[in-house]
Amino acid sequence: MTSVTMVDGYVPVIDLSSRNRPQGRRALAAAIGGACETSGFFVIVGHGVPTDLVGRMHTVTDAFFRLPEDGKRPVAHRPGFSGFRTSGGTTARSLDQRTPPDLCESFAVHFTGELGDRERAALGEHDAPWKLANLWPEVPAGFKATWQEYMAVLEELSRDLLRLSALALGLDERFYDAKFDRHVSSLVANYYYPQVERPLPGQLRRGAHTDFGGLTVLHQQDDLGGLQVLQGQEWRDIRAIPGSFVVNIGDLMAMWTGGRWVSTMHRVVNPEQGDTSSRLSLPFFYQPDHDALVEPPGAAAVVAGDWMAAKLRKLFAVD
Ligand SMILES: O=C(O)CCC(=O)C(=O)O
Ligand SMILES: [Fe+2]
Repeated sequence: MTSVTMVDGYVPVIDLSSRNRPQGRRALAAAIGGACETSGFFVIVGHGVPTDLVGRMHTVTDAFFRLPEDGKRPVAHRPGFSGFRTSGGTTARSLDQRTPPDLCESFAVHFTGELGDRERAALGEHDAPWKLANLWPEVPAGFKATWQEYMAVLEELSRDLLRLSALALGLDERFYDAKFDRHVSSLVANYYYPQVERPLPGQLRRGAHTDFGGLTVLHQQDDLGGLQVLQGQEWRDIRAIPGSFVVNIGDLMAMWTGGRWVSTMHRVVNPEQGDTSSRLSLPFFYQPDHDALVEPPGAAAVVAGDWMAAKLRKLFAVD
């Protein structure tokens, strides 16, 4: 058997470089299945995403967040549009908890955000983020082209990760293809700005939450820790291995497997007091078609868009 798991454990490191060989795919599916039954988290290397593209993504995105406030205002989130937010609210809100806002700015675009107004309006009856139009900053130059190049590469990688997931679950390898052929995925940048003031009690860079959708493929800035995943009662660091991505499944995917796979709580903790470094992370949220029917074994079917919209309403609820 081809060896694909480089580091075993709660969050294993899996080398995807054999993903184009049949024997390699079977071994990879087994490794992914094992991780998703245990923590729902794994780290990937050997994924084929060009290092240079990831570097350019970080450069343009970091430059955007470092603009003065009025430089970011033209793309500020407003009715009908996604874009820049000074705080994504409190992630913990999605769990019905009330804590101070996350110490984070964000910028988001959706795959569907490039469609025409009428096509977007037809994406279900919900007031949901995939119905918003994208806004793109003009500064720094090359921002939109770089993001679009990255989105296309991450889309291909995520599709393949779901094919390996289907194999792991004993399904036809293409089972999820038809459920994601008009996917409503988003690419988000989280900018955890320098902490010059002491956070309030209970205030984190990103509060504890589970991701709600299909699959998350996250790039975190090298060498800067902060991301933690819950194991039992203990928070475990997920260190940023250079050149790696962190992959985890969301609640919808866990439900889809009838609970065989798990969606696990994670958070981003504050740096030590006096450490004023910023941190950038780029989660790609791979989400099914808004009208995909999710039929968990032994449970009632749900429409993916209904389910995701309900969760998002909580996340962005205003007091
Ligand atoms: O910044 C990170 O490392 C994690 C962010 C996260 O969990 C999210 O955006 O859902
Ligand atoms: Fe998350």
